[in-house]
Amino acid sequence: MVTLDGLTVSYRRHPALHHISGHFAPGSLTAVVGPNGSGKSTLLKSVMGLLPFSGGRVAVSAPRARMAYLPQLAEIDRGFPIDVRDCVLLGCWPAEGAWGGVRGDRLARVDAALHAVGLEGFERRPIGSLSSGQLQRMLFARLLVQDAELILLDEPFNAMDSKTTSALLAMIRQWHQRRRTVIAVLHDDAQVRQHFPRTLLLAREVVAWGPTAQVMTEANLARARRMAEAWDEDADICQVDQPQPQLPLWQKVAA
Ligand SMILES: Nc1ncnc2c1ncn2[C@@H]1O[C@H](COP(=O)(O)OP(=O)(O)OP(=O)(O)O)[C@@H](O)[C@H]1O
Repeated sequence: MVTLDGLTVSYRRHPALHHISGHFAPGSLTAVVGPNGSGKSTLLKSVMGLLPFSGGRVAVSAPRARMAYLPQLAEIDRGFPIDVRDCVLLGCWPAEGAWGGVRGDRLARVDAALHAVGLEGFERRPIGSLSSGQLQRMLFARLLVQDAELILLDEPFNAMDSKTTSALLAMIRQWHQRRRTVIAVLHDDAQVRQHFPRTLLLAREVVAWGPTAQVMTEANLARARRMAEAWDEDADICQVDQPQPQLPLWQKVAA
């Protein structure tokens, strides 16, 4: 579904991700973990094609319209004047286009999704009036409507209470059962061990990537911490080892 081949991404030529290679298989459910600043959000943004690479490439076998990305809540503009129903309706756009009109079947899908996340009665509420947990539920409803093949989630349970977390975890399980590919950035080791069969442990480079039990060992976690602590933000600017050919920012492989 997603193949990373020597992916290197830098901010002002300091690498946030360094020579990342590996594969997220179709239908896999993977947690991306690592210390603060280890490149997890940068990885998701790179897969979505939101950042230029300084080396390597990302190949995605899903069409752009079948990819969904949930950024961290802090990156969402809650002041945007839109109500809950219209915001969830936006989930229809990637696949069906903006000019398809608001048909009854689309509204029925939106209402079903709001029901699934426990937000009936919130349809006409401005998104700025929602609590963080309600906003996250609404964003999951939008993902439900979008019905993407590849779903990227950046800290989806951050600041959520246990009831909301359980509800959202159940939705992720359903996506996994339906063979969607899910990649989620997480900080809760216990949650990762319990719910995510595969894990990518990052410290700007790959520390370990594979079945969760083999990746989340004390030795690997300690190594990731050491690598993060040893990182020098003022180190010399990175030269990507091999000169890279000019590669497209976004490269798709036929589905
Ligand atoms: N827009 C930016 N400009 C400059 N540096 C950035 C930018 N975004 C991220 N970085 C740096 O890149 C590194 C990786 O950041 P990233 O947000 O990907 O890490 P993360 O693992 O998601 O962190 P966290 O767990 O704290 O959310 C950090 O050192 C960060 O300061």
